Amino acid sequence: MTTPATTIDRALQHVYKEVLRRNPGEHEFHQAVEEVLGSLGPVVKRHPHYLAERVIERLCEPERQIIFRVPWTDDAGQVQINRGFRVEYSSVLGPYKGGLRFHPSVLLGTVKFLGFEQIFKNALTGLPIGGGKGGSDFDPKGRSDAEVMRFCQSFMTELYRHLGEYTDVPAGDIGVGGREIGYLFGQYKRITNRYEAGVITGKGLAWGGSRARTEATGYGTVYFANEMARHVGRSLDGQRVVVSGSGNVAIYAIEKVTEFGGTVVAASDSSGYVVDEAGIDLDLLKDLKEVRRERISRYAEEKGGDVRFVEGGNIWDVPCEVALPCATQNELDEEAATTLVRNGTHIVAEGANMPCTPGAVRVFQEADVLFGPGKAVNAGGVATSALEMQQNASRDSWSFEHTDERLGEIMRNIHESVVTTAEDYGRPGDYVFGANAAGFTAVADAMLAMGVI
Ligand SMILES: NC(=O)C1=CN([C@@H]2O[C@H](COP(=O)(O)OP(=O)(O)OC[C@H]3O[C@@H](n4cnc5c(N)ncnc54)[C@H](O)[C@@H]3O)[C@@H](O)[C@H]2O)C=CC1
Ligand SMILES: O=C(O)CCC(=O)C(=O)O
Repeated sequence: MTTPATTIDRALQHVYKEVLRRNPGEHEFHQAVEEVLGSLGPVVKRHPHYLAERVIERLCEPERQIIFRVPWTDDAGQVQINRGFRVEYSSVLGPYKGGLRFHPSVLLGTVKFLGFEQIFKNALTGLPIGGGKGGSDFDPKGRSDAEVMRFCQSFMTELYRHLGEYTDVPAGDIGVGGREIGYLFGQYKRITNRYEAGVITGKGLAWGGSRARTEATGYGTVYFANEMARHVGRSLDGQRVVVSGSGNVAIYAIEKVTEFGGTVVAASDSSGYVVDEAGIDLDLLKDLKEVRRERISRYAEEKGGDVRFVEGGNIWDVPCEVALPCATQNELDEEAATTLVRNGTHIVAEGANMPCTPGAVRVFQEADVLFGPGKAVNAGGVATSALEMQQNASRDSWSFEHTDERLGEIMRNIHESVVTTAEDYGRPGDYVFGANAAGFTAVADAMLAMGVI
């Protein structure tokens, strides 16, 4: 007997209302949950036991949420207090896995939205990793290395007791790169007296890191976008591309687009964007952002000529055929999406987590723009973290070529799984539905197999 659609819709609406009631004010978390629930109607119709066993409600509640005080001393000798978070969301497919974000905007709801997304993303990789996320409202911008180190040491002094290579394995995200991972791992090692390399990923190559992890999210984003193009008989070669952000994901997305023959004409940071019609000069951008930690306006100052910096403004005003939002959540709204559609954009692939608002996604889908959601598109980063864990477990170190090849294969497999799931449900080309349905089904089946947990 099948469950009528209206009963299912009502049940899903009830789940969502409960999420709103139990998590007041956590708007980003609400948004992420609503987006996934919006795809689950047909899945539940086909598998009514997911409703009966209350799998969806269970998934809307993290397994564990940790909030802690992070006191540290700044260079002036003043005591500073930040708040630390780790949301251990789901461990049915493997140890909790997901990055740490250090940014002043981080609240519990931010970490919950990221952790929720991470469950399904990690499931899509097909690798044995559960979902989690963490972070702090600490702002590394303008802080000395010594201050960042003291903060990281204090953060890890509390968090270490929850971590372990079989328990919970953090990595980087906004504001957390190689420098922070080094300080965090150093403190973990010091407290535990164990060289447990697999407890954190994104490590330096000399101390247990994986080749291609730095590049993986950006490269993976472009591998996925390339598959989207190929699927409709197109290619990235010769395309005019805009990439927002200029951090880890953006930089390596720009690098790979260029290798595929596209031209990235604009990049941004939170102060504004630059337009360089000749194509973003990656050596300069890497030096500015990875070494000198400068604002993006310096790019225009140092390049000169026709390169322009637009303070504030909206990078999505720059016409492009392919748009890769790689900065932060809700950076591309309905109005920006309408501008992109008007300017002839035909592929949008989310390198960041949830960068497009629901209104923007609707605009793209109604205009038949190919739209790839972050949980599929940017999964290459966490997938390569899982490859780093494999190398740590086997005391091995793979070549760049081998790791990059595995990354490419994983991204092609995710694309295939998303596309075939969407087709199987009669929704060809709907990447949002395909990613949610495929990711959810993998997690839900594992939960059911393990009983009421
Ligand atoms: N690093 C990773 O492996 C992964 C990162 N992501 C997501 O990718 C996005 C970017 O992360 P990362 O590159 O790692 O961080 P990052 O800290 O290296 O770079 C973030 C970039 O976004 C810019 N940015 C932040 N807020 C902005 C705003 N309001 N407007 C314009 N630009 C803004 C920053 O200036 C910076 O250039 C985030 O959504 C993150 O969750 C997703 C998967 C994996
Ligand atoms: O590499 C990881 O474990 C986490 C990456 C991440 O935070 C993400 O996929 O959003």
